[in-house]
Amino acid sequence: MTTANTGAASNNSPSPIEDVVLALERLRARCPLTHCMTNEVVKDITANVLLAVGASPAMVEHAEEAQEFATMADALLVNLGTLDDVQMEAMRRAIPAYQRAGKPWVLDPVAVGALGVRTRFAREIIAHRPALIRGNASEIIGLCGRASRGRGADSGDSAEEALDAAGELTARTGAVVLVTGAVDYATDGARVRSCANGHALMTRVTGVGCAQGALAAAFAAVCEDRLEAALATAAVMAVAGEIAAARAAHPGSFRVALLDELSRIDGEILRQRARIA
Ligand SMILES: Nc1ncnc2c1ncn2[C@@H]1O[C@H](COP(=O)(O)OP(=O)(O)OP(=O)(O)O)[C@@H](O)[C@H]1O
Ligand SMILES: Cc1ncsc1CCO
Ligand SMILES: [Mg+2]
Repeated sequence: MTTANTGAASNNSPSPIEDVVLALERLRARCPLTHCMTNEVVKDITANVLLAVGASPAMVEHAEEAQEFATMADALLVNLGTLDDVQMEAMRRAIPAYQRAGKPWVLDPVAVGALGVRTRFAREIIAHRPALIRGNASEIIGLCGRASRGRGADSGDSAEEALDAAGELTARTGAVVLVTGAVDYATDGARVRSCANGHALMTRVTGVGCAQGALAAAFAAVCEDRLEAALATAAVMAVAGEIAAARAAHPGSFRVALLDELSRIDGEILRQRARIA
C-alpha cells in the first residue's frame, strides 16, 4: 500500500489503485467547490453527482460573475453541449481568470468534430491550457482534427485511434486526456492508465459522461498529478455504475441507484472492484 499522501506528481506510482483511493479521500476531506459551465440538459445530474461523491457544485453563468467566481471556486468545468453566443462570451472570460488564479479547468468537448461553431471554439480555448480534457472516442478524435466515423459510443471509432489522438492533444495542450467508453483510458503523453469497469446502462441515462467531466474538475482540484485525477474520475464513476446496474436494470431506477452508489463508494469497494491497469 502507498503510504505517502502528498498529492504531488508521482511518475511511477507503484499502486494506481491506492492513488485512486487517496484521491477520493482527499476529495471528501476538501469538498472542492466546482464551477460548472455546462449544458442545459445535464445540470441537475451534474450537481447531484458532485454532491453524491462529496464535492460542492455551483452553476455560475453570467459572464461577469463567471470571471469573478474564479477567485472563489477550486476548479472549472467547460462543457460545450448546448453552446450559444452568451455562454461562449462567459467562457472566454472565465477560463483566463482560472488560469490567472492557478486553478484547473477541464474541457468536455461535447459533439466537437461534428459541428462547426463548437469545434472552432474548442480549438480556440484549448490554447488556455486545460488541466484535463474528457470526452468519448469520437469527440477526442474530432478535437484533434482527425476524421471521426460517427457519434458517441456507437460510432465505430476505436479506443486505439482515440488514444493516439489523445497523445497528440496532450503534446499540443499539456492536458491529461480521459477517453471514456467501454474501457476508459487516461494519458499524460508519457503514461497510459485504463479502467475496465462500467455498464452499458450508463449510456442510457443522459449526462453520465457530462457529469463525469465535472467530477474530473473536482478531482483536478485535489490532485496535482492530473493523470491520477483522471484515473480516479474514471474508476469512481465506472465502479459505482457497475454496482448500480446490478440492482437497477432500467434507466430511471439506474439513475437513482448510480447517485446512491457514488455516495457509498469507498476505498474498500474500489480495491475489490476496480479493474485498472
Ligand atoms: N459500453 C460501455 N460499457 C461500460 N461502461 C461504459 C460503456 N460506455 C460508456 N461507459 C461508461 O459510461 C461513462 C460515460 O462515458 P460515455 O463515453 O458514455 O460519455 P459521453 O458519451 O460523453 O456521455 P454523455 O454525453 O451522455 O454525457 C463512463 O464512466 C464510461 O466508462
Ligand atoms: C442530449 C444533449 N444534447 C446536447 S448536450 C446533451 C447531453 C448529453 O451530452
Ligand atoms: Mg459527452
